Parts: sequence; structure tokens; C-alpha cells
Amino acid sequence: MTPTTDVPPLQVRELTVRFAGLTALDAVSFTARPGTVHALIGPNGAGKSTCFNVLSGVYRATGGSVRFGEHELTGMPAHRIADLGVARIFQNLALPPLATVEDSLLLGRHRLTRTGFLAAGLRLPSAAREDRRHRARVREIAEFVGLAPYLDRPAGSLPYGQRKLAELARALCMEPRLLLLDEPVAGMTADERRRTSAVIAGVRDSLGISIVLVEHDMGVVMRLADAVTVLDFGRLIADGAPGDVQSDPAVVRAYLGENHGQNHGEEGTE
Ligand SMILES: Nc1ncnc2c1ncn2[C@@H]1O[C@H](COP(=O)(O)OP(=O)(O)OP(=O)(O)O)[C@@H](O)[C@H]1O
Repeated sequence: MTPTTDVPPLQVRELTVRFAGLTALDAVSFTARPGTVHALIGPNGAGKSTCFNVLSGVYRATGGSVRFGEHELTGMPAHRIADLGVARIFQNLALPPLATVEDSLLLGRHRLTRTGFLAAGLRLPSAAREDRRHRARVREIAEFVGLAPYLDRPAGSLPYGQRKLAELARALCMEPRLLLLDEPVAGMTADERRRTSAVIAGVRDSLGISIVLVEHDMGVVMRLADAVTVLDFGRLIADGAPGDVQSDPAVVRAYLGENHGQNHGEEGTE
């Protein structure tokens, strides 16, 4: 597949979010460079989801800015952020279970569909041409993530790991420039984690799409990420290359201080 062009940096500056007395994000700044995997990690309650919710237009920031190229995202409604090519994949499965994988991926093309419902309903040649073009692109993306053999199957009939890949494929069908992945390997077997990580690396390396990733699985983070931002109680405590961040004393302290065990016990086992 051809690489995505015109991928700008994502610049988060002094981002602050307060909820009635609680500061969920406290002047957090980081830059996700174009065509890289940038991981956002931290113990439970650190502010990762809050950050994602601002990046995707679900929450409004109390202060600070988020720039995607020339666009300021804070205060922009979610659909306009999506129109800029920012696609988010949630942790929970969201594919319609009875629709085929192909139809689910075609839903991802909706934003790019030019033919109106009337032309499509009247089966005009322009609509048929556009439909063929979208189906060809869906097949190409399904091949890229390894789901082409399952295009005719109901999405709900696939094993968990493949359903998650179908969600990634649906997001790719939106032709994004930035993917926000919310715990993409949570709940997966070691084999599914390995395959999903390989596809995510492929999205970066072959397509040049930027990826910001929230993930608790440190094995996956350390293998995949080009840069890591660590949050703790809403504050940035480390930011840099995975190896440097991993041995940073503040990071070690934050994770040791967490008696939850989730950040340690679920590490990749490959
Ligand atoms: N809508 C909200 N209203 C009030 N408080 C909130 C809201 N959303 C998040 N918070 C609080 O903000 C803080 C950060 O939460 P957030 O969900 O962003 O953390 P997280 O790093 O994603 O945690 P986890 O790893 O458990 O998902 C927490 O104290 C949380 O209770």
C-alpha cells in the first residue's frame, strides 16, 4: 500500500484538564513525531484516557493546546477532528457483530463517500464506480492486516484477536494520518499480541501513519514505541526513548508505588 503523505506532528502543550477539584492532567507537554509510535503510559488513574479524550474531542481541555499540524484540536468537535484524519480505536469491541467484515470495513469509508444516498439508491453509474473503488480499497487494507480470507464472514464470528484487527482495519479505511490506539493488545493471547504488534509496526513502517498508543503491556510498549511519555497523577514524569524511560528512577518509583499489579503482571511473555 502507498505510504500516507502529509502527516504532521502532534504537539501537546501544557495540556490541563480539571474535574471538580481533581486535576486529571497537569500542564502535560509532548510531541508525537510524524510516522512514529508514541506510547502514553502510567499507572491506573494517571490521566492517559483523559489525554486521549481531549485528543479525540470527547473532553474539553481546561488549559493548554493540542496542535495537529496547523490545526488546534482543543475545542474542536469530535467529527471535525476525525475529518482531519485522526482515528481512535477504543478498548472495547465496537464492530457490528452480524455485519460481514467487508461491510464493517466499508463503514470506515463513510467519511470518504462522495456519492449521495440518492445516487446510491438509484444505482447510478457514478455510485457503482465509487462502490467498486471503496470495495477494492477495503480488500487492499484487509490484505495488509491479514484479514482478506475473512471478508465474507460475520465480524462477530472471528476470534477476539482478529476482531481487534478488523477494528484496526476499519480505522485504516478512514485513511487516517494519526491513529489513537487504546490498549490495543489488552485481553489477547501471546500469539495475538505478537501478530497485532507486527501489524501496528507495519502501519508505521509501510504506511507512515503516526500512532499514539495507551498500553499497559510494557513488553509491547518497549518493543513497539519510538518514544514514551509517562504520566503519574496527571503529571508528566518522563518522556524519551523507551530504554531511557524504563530505567528512569521516577518511573520505577511510580510503578513500584502501584500495588495494583496490572502494569507488571500483564507484561508480554514472548
Ligand atoms: N469524567 C470524569 N469526571 C471526573 N473525574 C474523572 C473523569 N474522567 C477521569 N477522571 C479522573 O481523572 C483521573 C485520571 O483518569 P484517567 O481515566 O484519565 O486515567 P488512566 O491513566 O486512563 O487510568 P487507567 O489506566 O485506569 O485507565 C482519575 O482520577 C479519574 O478518576
